[in-house]
Amino acid sequence: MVERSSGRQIPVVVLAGFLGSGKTTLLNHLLHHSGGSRIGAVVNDFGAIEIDAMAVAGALGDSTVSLGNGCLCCAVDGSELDVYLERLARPSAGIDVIVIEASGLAEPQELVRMVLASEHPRIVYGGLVEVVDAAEFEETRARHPGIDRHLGLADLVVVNKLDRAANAEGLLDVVRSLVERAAVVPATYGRVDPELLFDCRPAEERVGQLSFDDLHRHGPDADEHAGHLHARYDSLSFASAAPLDPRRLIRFLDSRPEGLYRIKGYVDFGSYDTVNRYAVHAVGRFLRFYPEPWPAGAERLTQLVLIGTGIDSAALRKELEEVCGGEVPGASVVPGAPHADEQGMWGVLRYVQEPDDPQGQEDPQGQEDPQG
Ligand SMILES: Nc1nc2c(ncn2[C@@H]2O[C@H](COP(=O)(O)OP(=O)(O)OP(=O)(O)O)[C@@H](O)[C@H]2O)c(=O)[nH]1
Repeated sequence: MVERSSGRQIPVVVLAGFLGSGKTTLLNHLLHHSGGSRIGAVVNDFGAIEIDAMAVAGALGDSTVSLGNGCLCCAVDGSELDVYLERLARPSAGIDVIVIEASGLAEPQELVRMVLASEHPRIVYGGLVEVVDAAEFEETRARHPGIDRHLGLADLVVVNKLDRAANAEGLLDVVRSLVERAAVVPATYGRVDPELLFDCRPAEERVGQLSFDDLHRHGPDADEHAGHLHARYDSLSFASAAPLDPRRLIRFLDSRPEGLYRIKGYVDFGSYDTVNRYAVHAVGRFLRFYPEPWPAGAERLTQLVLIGTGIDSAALRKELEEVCGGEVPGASVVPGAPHADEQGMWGVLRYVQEPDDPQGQEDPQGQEDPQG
């Protein structure tokens, strides 16, 4: 494990992987199992509302920085990243390792190049980790053959969501055939040994492994922005102070268009549940809600990011506006009082994991409808 010392260099690990593969889940796992190492995180969200940053900020306090709205690989130039890395690398921050969570549409080689180009004396490139969604991998690959190239660059490939994979061994073999030098590690809910990411090999050795030449060799056409994955995707950010109506939201989600691959964020159901907000995740046809108590003092807002290809953003926004339940924002409601429409939440609750299931073992085969 990395030892803290103000004189030593800080490895910067790039954590990449397609939309919804489990990068934030893995980062949160690392934060909670870092064995005393202090992790700084740079989170790059694709949408204008920084859902990923919100999901890790609680665990990190001031050692997370967020680079929202657009892929770091193009929208933010290297010097901006440098400023953030410098902030996290200052000795007073006491950080041992920095993890950059790339957006699900980033080109990993661009991020690696930016880290390698950093002239900060305390920063050293610490490797590329690619997260693969075992349940969606074959389909994603078919749509985006460039994913194979990303795996070819990786130092570590985490094949995540094995609980949802129909043929885990077969899939691991396919992934192994695609990587060049990486270790391939199966995982559920991103639960990997942090030692695999920090300091498994001396930092200098890692830099030597992935040279600028390598990056160019693997690049599709390094300057071709149009060739980047994210050039084909649109994102829509939606925020509402008016609570959402659960039945209408489920209707909206059930009829979501094919190209709308990823939805994430937090939903306020107003007087239907005054205690909890509902984190929502859709990845392909997979859908889950995760109720969690509203953080103290948090503004009661619904904040969603929708990412897809060939989506009609204006039409989706209009549909979402119609999902708002007509409740007056902030109207006083009796906490814990039953809602007049007691069955209203049933549709949502079908997509909530059972509370007594240990996280990571309970996903009912990742079905679109978890209860049949
Ligand atoms: N069944 C199952 N679900 C998982 C696993 N890992 C993550 N998830 C779920 O997959 C969804 C997406 O996970 P995230 O960690 O947000 O994925 P991400 O790669 O950060 O997503 P983007 O930033 O949008 O690209 C969430 O609902 C997670 O709870 C797993 O191993 N098994």
